[in-house]
Amino acid sequence: MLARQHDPIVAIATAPGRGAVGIVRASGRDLRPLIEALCGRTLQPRHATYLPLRGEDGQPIDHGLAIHFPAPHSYTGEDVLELQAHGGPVVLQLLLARCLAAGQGLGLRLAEPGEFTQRAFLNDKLDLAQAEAVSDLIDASTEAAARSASRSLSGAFSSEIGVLRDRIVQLRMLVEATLDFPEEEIDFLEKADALGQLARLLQSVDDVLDRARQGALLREGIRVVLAGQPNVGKSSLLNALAGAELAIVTPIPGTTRDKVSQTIQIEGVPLHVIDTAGLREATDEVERIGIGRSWSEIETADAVIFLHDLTRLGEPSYDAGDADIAARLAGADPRQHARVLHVYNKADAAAAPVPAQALAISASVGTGLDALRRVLLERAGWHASPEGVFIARTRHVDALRRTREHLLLAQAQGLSPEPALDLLAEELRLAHNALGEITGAFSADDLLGEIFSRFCIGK
Ligand SMILES: Nc1nc2c(c(=O)[nH]1)N(C=O)[C@@H](CNc1ccc(C(=O)N[C@@H](CCC(=O)O)C(=O)O)cc1)CN2
Ligand SMILES: Nc1nc2c(ncn2[C@@H]2O[C@H](COP(=O)(O)OP(=O)(O)OP(=O)(O)O)[C@@H](O)[C@H]2O)c(=O)[nH]1
Ligand SMILES: [K+]
Repeated sequence: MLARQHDPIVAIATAPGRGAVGIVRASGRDLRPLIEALCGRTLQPRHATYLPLRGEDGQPIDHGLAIHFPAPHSYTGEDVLELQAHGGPVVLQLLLARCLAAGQGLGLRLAEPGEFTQRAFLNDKLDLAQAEAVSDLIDASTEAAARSASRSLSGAFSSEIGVLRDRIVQLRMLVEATLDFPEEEIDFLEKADALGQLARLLQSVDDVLDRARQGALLREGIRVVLAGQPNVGKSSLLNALAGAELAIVTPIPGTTRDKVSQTIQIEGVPLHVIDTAGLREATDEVERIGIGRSWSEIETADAVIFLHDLTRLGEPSYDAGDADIAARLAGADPRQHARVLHVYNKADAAAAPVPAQALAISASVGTGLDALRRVLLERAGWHASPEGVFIARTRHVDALRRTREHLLLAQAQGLSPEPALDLLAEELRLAHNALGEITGAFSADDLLGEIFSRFCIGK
């Protein structure tokens, strides 16, 4: 994609389907010939001009607005032309075809997904973290996610990264200057309190890393699987959490055969909740396949709610069923223990006392659900208030983690009895590079290609 980054491009910028208004947008180094061909005139910069919008045959297909954003004062940093028409799919397709025909001599082509935003990045209108936030804003599934994406888009995350980078650069200069004047080595570093600076820098990296983790949680959410024996109330719990009758609830054990999933939000954090077939030794072929799927969902989940039926605790066959599941959960993955949350359902109808410290709920009456939501958020690792969070991706968390590791190695070198300053300098350089990946200061073309190709068309 990078090879063709100078062609003029065009796309329908608005969502497919009917809309009150629809926009065809073009970007290129010099769109004046295209504007002349399409509009038969020049356009006053950044001014909405009402005019006939014509089809390929030159006949008007609509009357709408045309806006020219001359380079570099546009979204992409290039010349941008917008044609704003009535938002019918046919009108927009005809306008698009007309643009492509009129721009043929200029090499105008259809834009690839994310290409407008990629140009904004290449022309320094946005850094990489901001460009990603554009896509995260469009894809946000909760208000909190949208707000934090907007904060990242306006540069809040990037400027925090910028502050960290400046501090690393300062340290690098100090250490590298010392390398050039070996006789003054340790003395020089001591006077500048290099190790003190490094320790404080590490604290700041930890803080940003923690907030980036929260941001990634807001963006990606977590997968929560409801698991347990048949008839314990898994589907009822999904419905209660979602506030809708999504999964079929019957007194017949083995009702749910295939998974049913729904994204709900708790304090703005998206939770992808998955109801699965009840776990038991099934003889029915369809049910067995469903149970196989339940286990594969359980193995890949971030959290598992292991649901128990309080009205049946103590029944030997029921207890044996729970013990089988518990054994398989523990065997599947030693970390299971941390992921599995035991929840006791049907508290409304239970005669026996609830086990100590257990989460007791009634999915059908709706009691205990607030406590369950709180525990789920805590298990997800959410401890922020959404106001301070900027949207982040696993990619950012990973780069921050590597930055931290290199800084720790630099610190260990600095604290050793005979510090090798060249190794310390090298770790600082690697930390600097890892951090630079976030805003795109050091990013490979294939990474850029991958990030932008996941955008929607026209963005
Ligand atoms: N009609 C329309 N609405 C839109 C967009 C668009 O491209 N077209 N956007 C696209 O995604 C977003 C807005 N983003 C934009 C960002 C910068 C500039 C721009 O003209 N920047 C100039 C001037 C800045 C200024 O005057 O302060 C610049 O950066 O130099 C325009 C839109 C959302 N709404
Ligand atoms: N008293 C009471 N009954 C409940 C509660 N939750 C679910 N039930 C009943 O338990 C039965 C089974 O509920 P489901 O939600 O279908 O159970 P499930 O675990 O999805 O069942 P399978 O599809 O067999 O795996 C239904 O008759 C529900 O009405 C509860 O909190 N209290
Ligand atoms: K069910």
